[in-house]
Amino acid sequence: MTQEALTSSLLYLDGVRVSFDGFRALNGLSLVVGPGEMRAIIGPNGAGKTTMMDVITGKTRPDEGTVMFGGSVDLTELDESAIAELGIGRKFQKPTVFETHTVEDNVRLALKGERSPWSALFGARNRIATERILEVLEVARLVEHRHRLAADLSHGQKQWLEIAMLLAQDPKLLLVDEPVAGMTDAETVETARLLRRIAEDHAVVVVEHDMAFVRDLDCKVTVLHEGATLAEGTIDAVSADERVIEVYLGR
Ligand SMILES: Nc1ncnc2c1ncn2[C@@H]1O[C@H](COP(=O)(O)OP(=O)(O)OP(=O)(O)O)[C@@H](O)[C@H]1O
Repeated sequence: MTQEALTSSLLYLDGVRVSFDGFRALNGLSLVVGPGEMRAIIGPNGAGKTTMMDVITGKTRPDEGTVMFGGSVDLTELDESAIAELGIGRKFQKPTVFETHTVEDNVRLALKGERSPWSALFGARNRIATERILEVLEVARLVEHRHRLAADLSHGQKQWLEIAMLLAQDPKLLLVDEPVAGMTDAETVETARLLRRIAEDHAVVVVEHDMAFVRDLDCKVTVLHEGATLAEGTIDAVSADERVIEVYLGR
């Protein structure tokens, strides 16, 4: 890839290889995501999607390849907490909210995290923090649920709460792993709306198997297969690609 592709990128992976006991989970993966872009990542089981997220967040070190953030920060030299502090937030598949706390307090706890630029505002300027909490709950359509215990939310609402918690920290890049697994159709539609809204002012990378949902995200799609990019383009273009049909979509 070119120097220009690197300098204009928010996230830049090139030639990334990861092996587990001789098995190549990532085999020369290249991926470029621009600032503020939303990207969907699809591909069959074992294609390397989770491993890719692990490499970006510093959980897994690549054996080879380039992983850059903001055009100049080498993510392979940083640990997980340093990468989170740079503004890379990750939403795992299962919701991990604090069940015994209210919805509002969950977001408050996320704001209090070390990484949050808002943490310094606590105490003296609590009001600003409260405004910020309401703002992200508004985006997640959870304002009217803010006094409920997180334990009492539906599965979909818990997922949205966790996304709101990440959003509170205002990440530059949000990585979201299979957000609609286990959701109702209505919740799935609502999740696409939420992510499109977030992508108005954040870069978002979404790994997902649900093709109707991916279509609804209305963004560029990257298809992974055997640890590398197989195809990239609009949902219509990749859905019509013979190789994608062969390995993923089926005939
Ligand atoms: N820690 C590990 N040790 C050994 N093998 C691993 C490890 N992590 C992943 N793998 C293997 O690497 C391959 C890629 O896995 P990965 O989880 O990244 O795929 P995926 O695209 O996320 O799949 P899925 O859609 O099932 O989540 C798989 O064959 C998996 O078994």
